[in-house]
Amino acid sequence: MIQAEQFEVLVLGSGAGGKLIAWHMAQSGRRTAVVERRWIGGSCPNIACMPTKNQISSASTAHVARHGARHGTISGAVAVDMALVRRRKREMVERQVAKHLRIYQESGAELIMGSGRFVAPKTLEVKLNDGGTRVLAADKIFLNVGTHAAVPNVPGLEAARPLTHIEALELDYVPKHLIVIGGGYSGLELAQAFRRFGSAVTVVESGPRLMTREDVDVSDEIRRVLGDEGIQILAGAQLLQVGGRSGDTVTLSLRTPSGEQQIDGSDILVAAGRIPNTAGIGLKEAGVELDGRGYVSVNGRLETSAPDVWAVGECAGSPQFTHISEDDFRIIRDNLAGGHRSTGDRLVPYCMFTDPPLARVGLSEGEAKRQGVLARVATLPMDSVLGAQATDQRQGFMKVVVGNNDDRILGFTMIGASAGEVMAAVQTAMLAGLAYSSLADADFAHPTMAEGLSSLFSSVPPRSVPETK
Ligand SMILES: Cc1cc2nc3c(=O)[nH]c(=O)nc-3n(C[C@H](O)[C@H](O)[C@H](O)COP(=O)(O)OP(=O)(O)OC[C@H]3O[C@@H](n4cnc5c(N)ncnc54)[C@H](O)[C@@H]3O)c2cc1C
Ligand SMILES: NC(=O)c1ccc[n+]([C@@H]2O[C@H](COP(=O)([O-])OP(=O)(O)OC[C@H]3O[C@@H](n4cnc5c(N)ncnc54)[C@H](O)[C@@H]3O)[C@@H](O)[C@H]2O)c1
Repeated sequence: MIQAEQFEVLVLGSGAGGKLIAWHMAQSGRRTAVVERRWIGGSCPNIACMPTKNQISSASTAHVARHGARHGTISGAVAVDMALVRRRKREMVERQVAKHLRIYQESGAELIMGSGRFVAPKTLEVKLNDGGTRVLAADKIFLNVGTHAAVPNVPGLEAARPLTHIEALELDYVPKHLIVIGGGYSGLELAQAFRRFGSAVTVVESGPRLMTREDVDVSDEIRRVLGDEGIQILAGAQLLQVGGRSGDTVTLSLRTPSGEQQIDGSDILVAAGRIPNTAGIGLKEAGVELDGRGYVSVNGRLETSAPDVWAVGECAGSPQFTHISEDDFRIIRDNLAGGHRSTGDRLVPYCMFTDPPLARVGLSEGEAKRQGVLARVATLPMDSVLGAQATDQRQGFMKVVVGNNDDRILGFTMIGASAGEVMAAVQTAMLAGLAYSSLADADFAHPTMAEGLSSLFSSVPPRSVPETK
């Protein structure tokens, strides 16, 4: 075997957490290398968060243009040129990649473009993208290899060559009828975007409802919003068979609560969850154990079963968001500096960028019930928020879960305009440990969406007294 080049820090995969670890370690004077097989900066800027939001904003422009007359702006017929949509997205991605390359250079971390595989504990063999092999060893190893889209094992589906988010973001045409498999975050964001570009869209969800992690009222409202835009939703639908080829014509056979049915379409997008990129990279040889679903087993400090090997982001089973992968970095950084941080101690906020968006932090009503937490719940329709009335963005609602034994805010959910930003205000209050009454009495600027928080928190019911026997 080739003599290993010795580093102090090696990062496999340049995702959100991994690149921050690399830059931090290199800036602290440690000899650091990052091995990345394709995406400089990882999924977020190349094929996930940022390009989807870029295309969602293009789709929103098409939507506004089409409905301009409602606002008093009369324009001609609206046409969408997907080649231009794609060009705008590609330019954004190019700017992100250039920025990443600049930071790599400034930090002193070496970026090695190639596929890495462990050949011994803390030793990686890298097949370089431009030919040749390097063997690298390090004192500390960080895994940040991410996940890829799962293609459900359904007869004919793989042969139909369905789109994943990666190909969907590269289309230069508007699909005539896009069938989206999966009613979760990726599926719904892209379903609405393509509907607004001009596709007929059907969402096929195997679970009983969309966004099954959310409360039923939340799922129902999302379904109503998307349904009003003409998206067909088939929930509780079991995909039995697929015929044809995506990009041409496809036929899907489904078992739905109302019986078996066939749907014909032009393109298929799979958005049915993720599979960790942990197979075939020698983790066994490295002494790194996986859990039953193929994610790297880690403790709350993100330490793996192998000494001096950590895992961050999606491959470590962390909630699948960029800001969480980044927070994984902070936990490791602080613990290496003598801290005692754990992944169990953090709030996990998220925002699905449909229009209106869905944002949540902390417990939902259902989660509180399932965990046996005695809680009070208040709900406020967006229709009664003056900012929403003024701008006629009246869909959705806010919902808060407050502890019954104390006045702590346990969770907040919102579907509505600026939901992500309003959630951040509640999240800040939760981080500060404020009682809900502080927000009820807060004087929010009028007419912002956040102004609704005072009405929402003012309607939290009084504590209930547990029945005595
Ligand atoms: C369509 C879509 C939209 C999303 N939108 C959002 C959003 O709006 N907000 C949000 O917070 N999250 C969003 N997410 C989730 C978010 O993209 C991820 O959680 C985030 O990018 C963190 O990923 P990560 O750090 O785990 O790894 P990644 O960023 O996926 O990085 C892993 C890297 O490892 C590389 N790699 C894998 N194996 C090897 C190997 N053997 N050798 C070398 N390199 C390797 C891969 O090429 C990749 O670049 C979205 C996801 C998808 C799919
Ligand atoms: N705005 C954001 O933050 C954002 C956007 C996109 C993705 N993400 C992250 O990426 C992750 C992956 O996204 P995703 O949408 O692929 O996964 P997901 O887990 O959010 O949703 C997948 C959906 O597909 C359904 N499904 C699974 N198999 C199916 C089948 N055979 N037929 C029909 N439906 C099926 C599941 O029931 C589920 O509802 C998300 O969980 C999220 O953490 C975040």
